[in-house]
Amino acid sequence: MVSIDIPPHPWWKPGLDLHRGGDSYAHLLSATRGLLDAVAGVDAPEAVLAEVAGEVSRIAGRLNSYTTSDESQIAGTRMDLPGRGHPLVVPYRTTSWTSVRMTAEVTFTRIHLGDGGAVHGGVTALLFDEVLGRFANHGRQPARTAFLHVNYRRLVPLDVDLDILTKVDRAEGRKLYITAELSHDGTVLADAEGLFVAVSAQ
Ligand SMILES: CCCCCCCCCCCCCCCC(=O)SCCNC(=O)CCNC(=O)[C@H](O)C(C)(C)COP(=O)(O)OP(=O)(O)OC[C@H]1O[C@@H](n2cnc3c(N)ncnc32)[C@H](O)[C@@H]1OP(=O)(O)O
Repeated sequence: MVSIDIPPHPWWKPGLDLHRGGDSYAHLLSATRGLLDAVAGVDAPEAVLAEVAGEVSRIAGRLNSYTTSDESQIAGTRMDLPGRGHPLVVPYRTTSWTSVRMTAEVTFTRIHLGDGGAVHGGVTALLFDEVLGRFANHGRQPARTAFLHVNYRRLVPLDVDLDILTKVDRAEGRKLYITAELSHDGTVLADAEGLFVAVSAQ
């Protein structure tokens, strides 16, 4: 159960049903992430790859007939699902949230592998931009990332539950400085500082 003391509905989609797609979308997302992991790790005979490619293309074509505008797509708006329910976003799970502090958990999988058995550095940066940006945009004015500084302290492992701690460091007018740490068993693997500048709602 997520402990939350700010309005759970983000400013940018007032009135939007945040559970569109129901459990079926959650299953589709989970299956899609599973497919990406499978593709990232595969070494199969060409005939098998060709057959699967045909099946995946057929499935994509079926979904493409339901493509909608970015205003009404489900991806990115399912706050109840890991990674806001977006297939590109790293599937972190928020565990607590106040106006100044947010905690979350994340488990990287095969699709996130860079080299040497560790998570790709760009994926770590994506996670930080997402987590800091989401935190910066909920219960506050809309804000965009002006800069994101990431320190890679240790290799980040796959298939291990990791902790994320995000905090507001300071606010200066429209500028909000937010920090985050990614850790395992109390050891910081990477940390980040981001500047988010408040802008007018579009
Ligand atoms: C609209 C919101 C969408 C959100 C959607 C819904 C969110 C739902 C959850 C989403 C979770 C994922 C969220 C991901 C968040 C992104 O990834 S956002 C995408 C990546 N970022 C961008 O594309 C931003 C592109 N840049 C810009 O739009 C503009 O440069 C900015 C950042 C808004 C600033 O422009 P501006 O408003 O004209 O500000 P400006 O007057 O130039 O500067 C204001 C102050 O900031 C300082 N500043 C500006 N840039 C910098 C910098 N790089 N370094 C240092 N200081 C700087 C200035 O020096 C100035 O300081 P003061 O003089 O006031 O002391």
